[in-house]
Amino acid sequence: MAAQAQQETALGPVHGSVPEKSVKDDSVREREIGVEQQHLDRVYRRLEEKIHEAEFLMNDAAQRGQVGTPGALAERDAQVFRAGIHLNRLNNEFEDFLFGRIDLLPGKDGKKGPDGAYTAVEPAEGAVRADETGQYASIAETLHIGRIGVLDADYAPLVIDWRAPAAAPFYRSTPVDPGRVVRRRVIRSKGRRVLGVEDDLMRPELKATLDGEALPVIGDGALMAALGQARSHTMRDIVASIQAEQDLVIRAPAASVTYVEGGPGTGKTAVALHRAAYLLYQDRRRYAGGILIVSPTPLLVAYTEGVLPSLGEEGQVAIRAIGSLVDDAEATLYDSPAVARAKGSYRMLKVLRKAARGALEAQGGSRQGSQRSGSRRGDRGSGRSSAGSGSSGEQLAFGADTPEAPAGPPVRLRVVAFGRRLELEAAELDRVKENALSGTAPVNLLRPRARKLLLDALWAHSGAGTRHADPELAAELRSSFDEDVASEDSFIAFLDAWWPELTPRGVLEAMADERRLGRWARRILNPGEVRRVARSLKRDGFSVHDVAMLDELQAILGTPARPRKRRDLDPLDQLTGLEELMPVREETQRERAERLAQERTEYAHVILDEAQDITPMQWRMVGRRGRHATWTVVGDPAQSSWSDPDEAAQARDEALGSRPRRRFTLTVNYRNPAEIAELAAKVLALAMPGSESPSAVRSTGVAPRFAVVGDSLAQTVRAEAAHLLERVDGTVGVVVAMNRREEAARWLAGLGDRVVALGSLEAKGLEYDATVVVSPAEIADESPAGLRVLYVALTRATQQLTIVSGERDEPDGNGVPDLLRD
Ligand SMILES: Nc1ncnc2c1ncn2[C@@H]1O[C@H](COP(=O)(O)OP(=O)(O)OP(=O)(O)O)[C@@H](O)[C@H]1O
Repeated sequence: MAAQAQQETALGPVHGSVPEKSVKDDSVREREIGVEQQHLDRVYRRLEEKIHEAEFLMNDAAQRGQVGTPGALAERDAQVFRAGIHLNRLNNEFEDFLFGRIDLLPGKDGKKGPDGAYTAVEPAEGAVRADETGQYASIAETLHIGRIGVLDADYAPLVIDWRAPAAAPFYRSTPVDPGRVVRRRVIRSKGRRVLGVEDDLMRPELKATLDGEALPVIGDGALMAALGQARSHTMRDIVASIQAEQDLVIRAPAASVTYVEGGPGTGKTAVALHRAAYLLYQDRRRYAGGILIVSPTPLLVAYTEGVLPSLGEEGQVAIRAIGSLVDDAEATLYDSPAVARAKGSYRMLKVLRKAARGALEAQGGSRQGSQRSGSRRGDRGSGRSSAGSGSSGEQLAFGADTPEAPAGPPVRLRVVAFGRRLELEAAELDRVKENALSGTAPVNLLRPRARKLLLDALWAHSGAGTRHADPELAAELRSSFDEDVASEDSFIAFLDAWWPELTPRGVLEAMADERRLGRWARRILNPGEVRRVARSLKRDGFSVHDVAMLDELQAILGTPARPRKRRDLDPLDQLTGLEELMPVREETQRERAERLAQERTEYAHVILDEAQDITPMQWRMVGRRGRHATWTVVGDPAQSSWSDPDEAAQARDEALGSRPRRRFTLTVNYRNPAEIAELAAKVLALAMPGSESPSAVRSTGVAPRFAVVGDSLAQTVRAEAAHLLERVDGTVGVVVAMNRREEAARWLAGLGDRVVALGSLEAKGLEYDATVVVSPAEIADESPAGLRVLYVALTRATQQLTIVSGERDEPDGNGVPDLLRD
């Protein structure tokens, strides 16, 4: 395992061994730090010059703005935009933005790329000379790598952007396949000060010289230093230590679907985030259409959302939890496994299609959304309530003639036309409705058809159709009949009540009625499922599965076109017409980017993290946002909490269509030490016999600890968490079965904010310095996918793991629970 990892982890040897030839002399280290300090000073001087340039541009642009001609205004906008971006980035990048260096042999060809660096990846013939004492070479080019590229005044590269092609060898080169790289250096800096350097030698056999002097090698490798650091509540970028197999994914061409699999801790999430930054760098124009990153939980969104800004990317990328993809419908509730299974599966699609049509009957008499307001704020696209004219309260007068009648659609339509009272009774109204619903358009878009059919029926009742033999006169009479009736208040109010514009929320509320749901789900869900789903829909709030149902309903119902609201205008601008030229004058570039991201419903690229958990209904929801997109799909089947992987695979294939897929597998676990990975592998063998665990890149020598519940579960867990807090500098996560989340938070009260309690499903994607996993048996028994969920729980720690077992876990004399024994 170690040997394999040694080859694959390009940035350093595994298990903390010291690279051959590493220099131990502190004076050489200080000298090398000084060399990098000089370079950083040069870079800062250049950056300051550029900031002055940007400020000058801004001032100049502001002055041009005063001229006021349309051309000057447009030019000003463009200049402010460019200078604003420039300044913003420069200010942001000042922290720790120079992090790498490579020393290269001369290349095969002498061409320079746009960043001023030579493009050759392979060494030139004769770059390495040999005699009887060994191999020799001189360094021909040194490149510094950072978060952004900086050229000096003569367009020579001072820093290469980490995403530029010239930077790729920094990540790709390995001792097995070094290319032109002789030495790779990771530079640690803070602000303007270089703090340290760590070198890896890619050609240890070579005696290389730089400017006539031997090339020194400093330190123990950068990867180990990065992995050993304490964890906080936010993820760090890995830009200084991306590994070769990860770099292949990050820089994969975005032509179609990039499919990435890998076990826990292999860097899938980190890679996905760096890929977003890479794609934007590589083709900003194409990705102006936005990149959507879908994460499984809000906790993971909060954990990861600092990474992109640290890479200099904001605005174009939206990171959303799967339960927050529908505006104003944030998921806050969890469904039981049985309810989740029913709501997430394809079967629910059939139920929703029936409900959307059936809900017309159910909702005719009640204002939609009125029963479960509270946390359910206005639904996008709901537009009007059931009776936009404000007469919905009267609608019963069209039918049962009594305001106390039970809610339902009006059962009678009365209008006066050509001086006659015309009436349609319930049976006829039902026929008209059925006829209208036989159209294939979304229900809300069938309303004009229903209106037309109602007018046809009333026209037939009026008998006026026989009044004129002349077709032209007959047509004229009919059109004046339609106009008269359709403008009558009673007709308008009737139509609003009888064929209200349905909202996704309204339909979901209608489904909370068990009898109705039973009708719509006949032969699709079993009675137990109907009861449980209906009950779950009565709660105040949404689950992640409800959100996917809302999104599906929005597609099934359709949104009728309505006039676009004009943004609030400055009255003066309206007078001068300047509004046309400066529509977003008061918005900063960032606000503008955020607003555009908010308004976006489709994206140019979709990155789906933890894809193994996406249900068929969720695949449909995400798929709608990336119909024309390229995709990066990241997941690990062994960590799937969804019980029917085949159905999910079908949904995935439908969402991704026939786009070609490029597959990558990540094989090295950077999170867990070998001691924890070995224990987790036992559960993997039970959950998915035959599948392979990723190899752990390091070992700590600390074995997992097994504790058995003493007087009370609460006391034992609290004591174990406190014990771990003393042993690690960073965070401690206590993972319990979902139904224990609230009590677990109480057990830990007062222990401080380094420790958190999590339900098993919430732990997905997160990591802590140490974890306490409470009752493996409880977690495994929670759902049909429980063993895989337990596997997730066991793989969250970067340093130490404690397992607490109760009776149900059947611990042996050493406290090892049944599920974790050999
Ligand atoms: N090249 C690297 N250099 C430094 N740290 C790395 C590297 N690759 C991954 N890591 C670290 O390893 C940890 C695991 O990464 P990440 O969360 O992206 O893995 P994952 O594959 O998404 O895991 P899971 O499937 O369990 O959610 C993180 O702390 C990440 O920063």
